[in-house]
Amino acid sequence: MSTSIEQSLHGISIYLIGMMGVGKTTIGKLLAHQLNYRFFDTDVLIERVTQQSIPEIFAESGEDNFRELEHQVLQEISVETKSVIATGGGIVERQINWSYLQQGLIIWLDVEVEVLKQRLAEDQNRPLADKLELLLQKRSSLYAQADLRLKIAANQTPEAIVEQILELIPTVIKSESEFSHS
Ligand SMILES: Nc1ncnc2c1ncn2[C@@H]1O[C@H](COP(=O)(O)OP(=O)(O)O)[C@@H](O)[C@H]1O
Ligand SMILES: O=C(O)C1=C[C@@H](OP(=O)(O)O)[C@@H](O)[C@H](O)C1
Ligand SMILES: [Mg+2]
Repeated sequence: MSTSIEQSLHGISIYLIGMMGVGKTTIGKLLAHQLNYRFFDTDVLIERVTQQSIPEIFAESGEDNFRELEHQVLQEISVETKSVIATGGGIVERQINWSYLQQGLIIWLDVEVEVLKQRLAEDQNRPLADKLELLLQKRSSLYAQADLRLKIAANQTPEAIVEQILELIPTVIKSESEFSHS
């Protein structure tokens, strides 16, 4: 179905960034399937490496340690091509991480904070979920460095969002020289 988009991507990976709860993990899986790409989630990779859940890592060794693990996992995954990578919402905070993100096409999924609050009201797995507004203030200018910003309506389904991404990808394909090579 997405053969021409696949071709125009030249195997370049796609990084989904944005606040917790916007749907990076949900949409990333569907998008990867449509593109015949592999799917990775930095949080899942961190949990696999540490054999701990994200809340356990935050509680036992703190956010700084989590950010270091996140950085290492991103560095390792950045060598992969033909992959969709759902990142954690805070990955943008470390400047060094941008040199890895920029090896792919970076898509910012953006949803109203009120929608995020509703989605995450009962969530026990996101240690920073009670600081959404503060985090958004701190991060919006960072998310804005993405190649593509997708404003998602409150009632837009994951499938519809994927369709929209597939339509927009050809408009933002970078030329070979624009990708950073580390
Ligand atoms: N478009 C959507 N509409 C409704 N609920 C969604 C949508 N996208 C994600 N969700 C739900 O919101 C929650 C957070 O989604 P998730 O994919 O884990 O986000 P992220 O990885 O960005 O934190 C999950 O319960 C998921 O089912
Ligand atoms: O925004 C953040 O700082 C975080 C987002 C989470 O991932 P999601 O964005 O997938 O929820 C996870 O990495 C951790 O709880 C911290
Ligand atoms: Mg996620």
